[in-house]
Amino acid sequence: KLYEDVSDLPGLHYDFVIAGGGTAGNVVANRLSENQHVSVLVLEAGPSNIGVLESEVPFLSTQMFLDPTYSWNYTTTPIPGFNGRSVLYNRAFILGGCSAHNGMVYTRGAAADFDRYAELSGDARWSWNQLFPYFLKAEKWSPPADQHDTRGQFNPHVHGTNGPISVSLNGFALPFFEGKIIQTTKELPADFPFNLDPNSGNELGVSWVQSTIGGGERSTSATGYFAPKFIQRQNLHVLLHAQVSKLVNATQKKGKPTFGGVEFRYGESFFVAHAAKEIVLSGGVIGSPQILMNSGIGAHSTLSALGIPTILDLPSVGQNASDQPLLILQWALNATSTPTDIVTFDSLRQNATRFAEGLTQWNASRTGPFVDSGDATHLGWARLPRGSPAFGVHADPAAGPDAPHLEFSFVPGGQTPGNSLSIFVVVVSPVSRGSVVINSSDPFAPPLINPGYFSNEWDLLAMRDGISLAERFVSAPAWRGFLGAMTPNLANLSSADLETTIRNTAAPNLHMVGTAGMSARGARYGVVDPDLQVKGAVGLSVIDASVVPIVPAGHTQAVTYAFAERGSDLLKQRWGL
Ligand SMILES: Cc1cc2nc3c(=O)[nH]c(=O)nc-3n(C[C@H](O)[C@H](O)[C@H](O)COP(=O)(O)OP(=O)(O)OC[C@H]3O[C@@H](n4cnc5c(N)ncnc54)[C@H](O)[C@@H]3O)c2cc1C
Repeated sequence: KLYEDVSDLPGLHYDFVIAGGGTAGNVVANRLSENQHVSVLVLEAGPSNIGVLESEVPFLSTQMFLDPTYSWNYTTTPIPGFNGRSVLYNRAFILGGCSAHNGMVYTRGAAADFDRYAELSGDARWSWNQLFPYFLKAEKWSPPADQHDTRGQFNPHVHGTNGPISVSLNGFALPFFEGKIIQTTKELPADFPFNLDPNSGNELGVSWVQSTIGGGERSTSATGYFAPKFIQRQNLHVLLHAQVSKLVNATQKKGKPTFGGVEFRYGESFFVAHAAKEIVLSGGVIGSPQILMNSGIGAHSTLSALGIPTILDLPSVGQNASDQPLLILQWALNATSTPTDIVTFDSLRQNATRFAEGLTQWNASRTGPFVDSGDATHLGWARLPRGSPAFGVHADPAAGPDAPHLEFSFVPGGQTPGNSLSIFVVVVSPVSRGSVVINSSDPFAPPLINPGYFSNEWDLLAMRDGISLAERFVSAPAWRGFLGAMTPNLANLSSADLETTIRNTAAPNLHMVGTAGMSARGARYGVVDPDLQVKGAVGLSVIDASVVPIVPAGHTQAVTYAFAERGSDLLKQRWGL
């Protein structure tokens, strides 16, 4: 049941208390409460997702993630690799977490990413083959909103059909634009081969985009894992507007710290929720390390400087933040929309009447252009050229020889008047690392977020290669005669000026992981063991994107769902449920 008011909550004693009702937290709450003898409380700081139109309508996703009402409104520290710029670092403040405001792109990463997690953690159960069933468990492959023939656009054998999260291909056709992308794969097959399905473990090539959308609506951990048939469970309670400050009532069990309660603020008052079995932190890459540090779990030097007594000296808490830098390249498109072939989504975004018509159509029938995010129609994944200067400054950071270094999102639309093609170039296998560290004893003060972009030269050199590859893509005959001015205009820039442009215009890809990273049992670094329990503590787990040790060569929500599904099974096994 969903509770808006703490005074309606029947009590504060549960078997499991989950801090954060986001992408991962709701999975864990659902799976644990499958057993009716187990009681579960979720504490979510944000409001309900129900009736939030910006979240439901895929095309409004940009509005949604820029809406300060549903955001923690974090800003990074000045990032040296971004020429000292501080930038917005979005994290969702709503039930469903980032799954309720993200770009909905559904990618799993390369098989080698997971085999590397297995190696790092010393636990083969995190390998691609063994995690694969959990991707399927979370997923419900669904027809696109326009019911078009999807043969040749994905591989049904690598998708799940019974999970709570809908995944589908785009449901509004852009024949001109999509045709040119596919034509490019035929004209430049060496660099950009067509790949039937990038979620098979082999991402390389260009594929049709898959998104967490079903029936024309965004699918989230809240709409899926807390669908009416689940949220009505008597043993599942979700309290909204409840911000966790820290873990309290620390005692020792078998010589290790354990916590009797989770302190949270509701309005101006503080409460403590008690977990008889286990506390699970699912506050995400910023929230989870923050709660750990507030509770005295972190680097002793950081904690003591803030006057927080150290309960567990774990220097890796908040470190090892791994995220991808993004650069947007844009070209004007010399093509005009017809009533049956809209060239790009610009014609909707730049025309209030057509925009309103699109929303009306979505409201009436869940069809039309608003059923898609309005971002990529296709994604491309590539490796750097073998002779890239990047390999001169650092060993190949990709997880394996078939794992990509770069992602290209081919987006029908841009930021300037008229139709545009945008290519989002992303370095998906960065070497750079950053951190999320508290700098106040006030548990609600925003932490210092430093994603560390371009702190290693490799990432910058990779971005240069990415730009060259994007320029190669649009050099295909398919685009001849259709392309106008490029923004930013990189033509004839000196090497130094190109570097300045990259540093001045790159942005966060918002795929941070690793701030409560998993490592092998007994390792001298890391925050959680391969069973996702906090090292050196008893009765405390972290289950969310922060435990993923290195950012996968992909987007992170599918990985978060799979880790949360597997994490739920680990909890069930531990407690014999
Ligand atoms: C704008 C944006 C776009 C993105 N686009 C994509 C995309 O297209 N595809 C993709 O795969 N990935 C995308 N991502 C990344 C992906 O969504 C995240 O990696 C993933 O959803 C993280 O899940 P999580 O469970 O770790 O954290 P979250 O989903 O952030 O959940 C954390 C939850 O905990 C709550 N919380 C935090 N602190 C506290 C506290 N102290 N007390 C109580 N509650 C708390 C938060 O409000 C939130 O609900 C995007 C991310 C963003 C921000």
